[in-house]
Amino acid sequence: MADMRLIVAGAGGRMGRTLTRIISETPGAVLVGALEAPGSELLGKDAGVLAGLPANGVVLSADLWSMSANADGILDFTVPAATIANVAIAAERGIVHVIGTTGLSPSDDAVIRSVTNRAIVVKSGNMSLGVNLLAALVKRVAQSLDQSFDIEILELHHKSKIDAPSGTALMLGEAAAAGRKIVLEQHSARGRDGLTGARRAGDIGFASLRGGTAAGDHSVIFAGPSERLTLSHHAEDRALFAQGALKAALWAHGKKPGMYSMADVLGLSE
Ligand SMILES: NC(=O)C1=CN([C@@H]2O[C@H](COP(=O)(O)OP(=O)(O)OC[C@H]3O[C@@H](n4cnc5c(N)ncnc54)[C@H](OP(=O)(O)O)[C@@H]3O)[C@@H](O)[C@H]2O)C=CC1
Ligand SMILES: O=C(O)C1=N[C@H](C(=O)O)C[C@H](O)C1
Repeated sequence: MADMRLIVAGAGGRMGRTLTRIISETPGAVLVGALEAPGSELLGKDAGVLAGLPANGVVLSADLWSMSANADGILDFTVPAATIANVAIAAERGIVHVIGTTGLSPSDDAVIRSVTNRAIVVKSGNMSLGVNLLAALVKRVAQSLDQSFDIEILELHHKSKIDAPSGTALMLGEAAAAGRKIVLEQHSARGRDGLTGARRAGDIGFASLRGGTAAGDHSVIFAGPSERLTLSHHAEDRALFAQGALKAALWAHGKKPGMYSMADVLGLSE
């Protein structure tokens, strides 16, 4: 089978550069396009060189329509507005769209869902095996413990991260809510500050820390009357996410249009 031809969106970013390197190390995948924001000073630069590799001849461009004419998939770790613009083009081309971008709003999610009759989308707030297993465990524990256990989710990320809570924290919150059979939006406590009053029973709380170069730490704390259970994941290197994204793209190649999750890719779906 021919190599899967991939575009990296946000090729000048932290994840974009990592993806370029991981693609170069992965049999069965080849980089054919590198997308950057219109007006970026990186346009015209070589994606390999930006990733710390020898030049690979793929230069950064802002024209996804042209570069996707001969591509099978796009790995998208950018910003919500860019991802939403990319969704329409990926759907028009009928190619795989792996979406790692976080901070998407409910209306962004609705746009993505609206094209999944034509697009093959794999979307997850976290592409690692460990976090996806953690989500399954969180759901199971939330099912087993009653409301006398308060659920709090704590995340720590590098100082350049622009969205909070992290996509992973929200994904873990959804898993806890599913375990409790509640709707997260109706039972979510975010951004406590000042005279907040006592904790509302049944809420799922979120707290975000930012600093240094942390690739991503997440803990789900089940705080009960006289004991606490904490389930945690620590990412040591963002290559972990890039490897997961590439695995998702290779898995999705040739699948029917639809919306898939990392749990589907990893065989963890119920
Ligand atoms: N799901 C997962 O497993 C993971 C998800 N993420 C998520 O991925 C996203 C990116 O993270 P990270 O790489 O750290 O962030 P960066 O800011 O380092 O990279 C984002 C890149 O996207 C570029 N960009 C902005 N607008 C466009 C556009 N219109 N077209 C193409 N490129 C554009 C930015 O360019 P410029 O700087 O010029 O604006 C930048 O180079 C975040 O949402 C993060 O939360 C990160 C790791 C793992
Ligand atoms: O921005 C990051 O770096 C990360 N973002 C994702 C998130 O928002 O959860 C995944 C990972 O934690 C790293």
